Amino acid sequence: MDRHKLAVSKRWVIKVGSSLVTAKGQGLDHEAIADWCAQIAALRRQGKQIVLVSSGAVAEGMARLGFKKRPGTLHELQATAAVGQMGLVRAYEDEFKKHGLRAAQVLLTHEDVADRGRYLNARSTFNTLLEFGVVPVVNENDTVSTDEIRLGDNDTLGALTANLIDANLLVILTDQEGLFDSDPRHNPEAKLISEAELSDSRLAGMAGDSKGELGRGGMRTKLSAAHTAARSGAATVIAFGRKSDALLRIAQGETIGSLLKPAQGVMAARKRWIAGQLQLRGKLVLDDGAVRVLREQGRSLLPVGVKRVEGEFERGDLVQCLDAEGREIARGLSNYAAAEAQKIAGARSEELEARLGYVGEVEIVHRDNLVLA
Ligand SMILES: Nc1ncnc2c1ncn2[C@@H]1O[C@H](COP(=O)(O)OP(=O)(O)O)[C@@H](O)[C@H]1O
Ligand SMILES: N[C@@H](CCC(=O)OP(=O)(O)O)C(=O)O
Repeated sequence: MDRHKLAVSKRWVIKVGSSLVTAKGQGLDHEAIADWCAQIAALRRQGKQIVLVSSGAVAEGMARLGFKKRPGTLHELQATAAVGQMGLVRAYEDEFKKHGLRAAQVLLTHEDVADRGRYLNARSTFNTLLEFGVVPVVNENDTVSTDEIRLGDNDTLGALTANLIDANLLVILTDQEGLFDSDPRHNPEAKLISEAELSDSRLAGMAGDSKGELGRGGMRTKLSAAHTAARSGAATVIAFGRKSDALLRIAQGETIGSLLKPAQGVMAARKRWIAGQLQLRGKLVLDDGAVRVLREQGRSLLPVGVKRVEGEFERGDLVQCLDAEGREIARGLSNYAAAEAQKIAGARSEELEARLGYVGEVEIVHRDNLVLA
């Protein structure tokens, strides 16, 4: 996948970070928002379908409520985001309107992508909005996202949205020219990586988690977002959002920012959904034979290969499959609740009925519901 191919690709998710969308803690930078909306309108005229993921609710809420510092408690943050989200969508609606475009507000929580029914529902809504020619403006539903289920940073949300709509490209606009070989905030000699394969293991060591005053994730979550986007085959460009015509230049195939290219094959939609889950409920420790057949033959996990069961989980919950040294081999949806899994761990298929007292499924995790690490 090269820059020119991406330039002409049809579906893009564009993420605008907290560090950009706000004018130095004084609420929203309306000029910058006007500029991105004008560029997005031009991209729409080129026939592209765009979903915009924008941060800024907390920052705008702080300005509206007169707070000098980011609130410390979760409920204060949630309330602040609720106030600020009004200003955020209003700013986008006003700007898109000037170009004859309609915008739509989409607020998502982790549960919306974790629950299969809600995930499919969100997907259809996005597709319908795009068919209507509307620009969806997405943010995390901060008001209802408690700490344990928060996505937290919008890089992750952007990547999951890219998976959801099968985007070709995820553009992450931020306050740096792209991914550098070390954090440019601390190292003035840092060099921009203008192109890399995501399979390159050196990348992880480059991205630090230091961030701007308002940013949540730093470069580390952007890199991890690029990996997530790659599951559905999307490439990621990380670029400086204040560079003039940044989006239009990407659409002309210009070399700006960092292009991170997916190396792996495209994961089936159902597996992508499994891999996007955040909440692991339990662990299955496998014997060496099971590790081998999972890895090398892509087979289902049978009870006979499970040595130990840990955690409290229900049928259908996400569990981690580990080798004897505790390394993750795969994760998948369990056909059995923890208590039943305990009963059948190590059992051969013909012993299952006697152990369970009923005829259960032969696989503890079926290969369609299993994603290798
Ligand atoms: N290798 C790196 N290259 C570029 N930026 C990096 C790197 N490592 C850490 N960073 C930091 O990541 C910050 C951007 O992340 P963040 O503040 O979360 O922005 P946003 O609000 O746009 O998501 C940069 O300002 C920079 O200090
Ligand atoms: N949902 C939050 C944004 C979370 C956040 O700051 O993300 P990021 O832009 O990735 O640093 C808000 O609108 O304030």
